[in-house]
Amino acid sequence: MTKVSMISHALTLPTNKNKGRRIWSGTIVIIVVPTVINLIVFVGLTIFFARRMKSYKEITNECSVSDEQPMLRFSLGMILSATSDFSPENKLGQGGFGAVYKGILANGQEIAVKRLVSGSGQGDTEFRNEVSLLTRLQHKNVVKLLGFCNEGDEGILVYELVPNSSLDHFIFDEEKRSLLKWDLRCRIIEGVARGLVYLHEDSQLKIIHRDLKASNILLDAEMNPKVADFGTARLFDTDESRAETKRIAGTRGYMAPEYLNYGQISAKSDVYGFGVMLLEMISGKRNNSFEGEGLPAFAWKRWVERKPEIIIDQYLRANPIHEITKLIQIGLLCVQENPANRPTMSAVIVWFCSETIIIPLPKAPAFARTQSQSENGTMSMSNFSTELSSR
Ligand SMILES: Nc1ncnc2c1ncn2[C@@H]1O[C@H](COP(=O)(O)OP(=O)(O)OP(=O)(O)O)[C@@H](O)[C@H]1O
Repeated sequence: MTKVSMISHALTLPTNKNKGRRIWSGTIVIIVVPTVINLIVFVGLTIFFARRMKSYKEITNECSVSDEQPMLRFSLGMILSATSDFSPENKLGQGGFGAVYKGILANGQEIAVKRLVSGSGQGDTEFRNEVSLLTRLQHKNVVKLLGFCNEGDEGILVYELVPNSSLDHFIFDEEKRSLLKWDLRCRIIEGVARGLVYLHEDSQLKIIHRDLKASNILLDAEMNPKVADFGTARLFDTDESRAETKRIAGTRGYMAPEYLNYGQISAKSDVYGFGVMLLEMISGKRNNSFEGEGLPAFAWKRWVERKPEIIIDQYLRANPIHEITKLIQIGLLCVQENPANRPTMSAVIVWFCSETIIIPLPKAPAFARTQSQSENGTMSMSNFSTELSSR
């Protein structure tokens, strides 16, 4: 054996000492190294996710998901910073339950913040009711609720910002109304109807709005309507179509007679409010500008006299009269006195969209008929009187 081969042999031949070292190094390789690597990976991932969570919180401006419900709770600090401390310049409007402010979150998202006044009558339960209802709703014609804040004495609802304000700012404004061409008015009316079909029939919850009116219809950048303000919305069971309510909430003039007089609420009371709004869209006039009788009664009289053109807004007169008359007819069907005679909102959509379907003739609306009159309005117009004069 050469010297070289002897050395190499000595290197390859395991001695007892070498054997022990190899077992140890094997153990280190098999057990310790992976454990250390796992530890490093674990610590690395923990740091990574902790950082991600922190930056997520920063992005969402410290919004946190409530334990009870899947909704976002906004801190008062971020509401103040979004609205520049509820600065008057950011005020969008004032409703019965409080002022609404425009705001911008740190991530650039525009919001509308409804700051509820204490003593508005909207207690804790109602507040949570509105929030929990709305956060579940998702429809292009329904305003999206993003979250809420109930820190300290504050009760705040945070909505998506709908940039073109509400329908009343257009339809009751002499100049802006001229911008609402016939096609656009039809699109708005149809969108509102679709939003209501969703609320009444298609959402997981069945919701009656209870305060439908032009100021509760918001318009987005493309003038698509979104039904807003569910402060008075309540859940109702499928078989509870005529639930008695403990508290009347709504706006006089848009409230169905059975709701106003007996507190009876149903989807048909929203249909009534929709009918009033539809007639306002055609006449360009507020319901309460018809002294003593209200728009439904006024429109009904003109309908029975076969002079529907008197109802029509001057800016619409160049449009096909049969199309406008059809919508007046639908409006009058919606404001009929007997809720059972009023259509559902899905029937309204069918009538809107069909050119051939035969639409029934309306019967007298609420507040337009004296006892001596027949429901179908066949008697002399001179007998019309007003039962509700304060609208
Ligand atoms: N999400 C929103 N985006 C943009 N503007 C809004 C939004 N919500 C409300 N507004 C504006 O704030 C105004 C006040 O709204 P609010 O719903 O509080 O009251 P209202 O409907 O006018 O009256 P009421 O409380 O009697 O129903 C609206 O007319 C509208 O112009």
